[in-house]
Amino acid sequence: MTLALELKDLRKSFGPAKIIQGVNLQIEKGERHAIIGPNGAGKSTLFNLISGRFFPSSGEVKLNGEVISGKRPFEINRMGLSRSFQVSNIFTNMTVRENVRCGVLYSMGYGMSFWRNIGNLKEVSQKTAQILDEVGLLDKANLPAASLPYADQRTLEIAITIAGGAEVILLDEPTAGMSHSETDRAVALIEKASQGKTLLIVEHDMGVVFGMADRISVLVYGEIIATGTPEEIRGDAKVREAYLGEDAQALEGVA
Ligand SMILES: Nc1ncnc2c1ncn2[C@@H]1O[C@H](COP(=O)(O)OP(=O)(O)OP(=O)(O)O)[C@@H](O)[C@H]1O
Repeated sequence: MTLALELKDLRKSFGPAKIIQGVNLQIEKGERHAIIGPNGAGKSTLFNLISGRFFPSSGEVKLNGEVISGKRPFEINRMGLSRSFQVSNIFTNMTVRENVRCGVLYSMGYGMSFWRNIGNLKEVSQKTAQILDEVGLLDKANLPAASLPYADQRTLEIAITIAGGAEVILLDEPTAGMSHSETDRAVALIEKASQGKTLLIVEHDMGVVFGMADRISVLVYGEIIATGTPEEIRGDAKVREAYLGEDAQALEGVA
């Protein structure tokens, strides 16, 4: 088994508040893994620990076998992990094309030095156009990103995350605030774009989670109470208990 990500006894406290309390998780290369859990369970904090935004209080995170905990977000990104945010992280004053182009340039090692190696720009333009086409934003490429409707801005955020070329992708609530049809489009995009890559996704929409994930982990009060296939998770008594109420119905409702 080749592991893309490994979390070992990961812990994070803010003052006296223990938010992540000893998380162990192994995610295989190419796996689509979803993290679910009630509000405030620590899902975003876990993402922040993996992507380097927060340093763990103890424990470690490994990316492709190498310890990344303690490294800065840009270093972790260079090592092949890219994440999207709950709140869109796009450059609103640039066009849609320029936004994706930034991700492509970054993935090709140009950083923000757009003026260097002009000879390779054709490759950059082609790759940018290919991604825009894949995500269905080619016809909006020249519009300012700020002018896009909300769902398209979220799609652009996903496109930029993918454009970075990382093999391990973390998506934080990619369909939040979307209608049914927008969610369906976003899921199709994520499935297409994450082919052959490792995907870790935090998502509240149980239809999305149970339809897309190979395995699911359930985080409650900073602890993983269950990890398994969608079938195993649906039948797990502890999970059903943690999801009493509305979300339990959602668990039942998913095919
Ligand atoms: N920087 C911080 N300082 C102090 N407390 C924090 C900080 N970040 C998060 N927390 C607390 O950690 C807990 C978990 O928050 P987190 O956002 O990780 O949960 P979540 O599972 O992502 O929730 P949601 O599903 O609502 O997005 C919350 O009680 C939150 O107030």
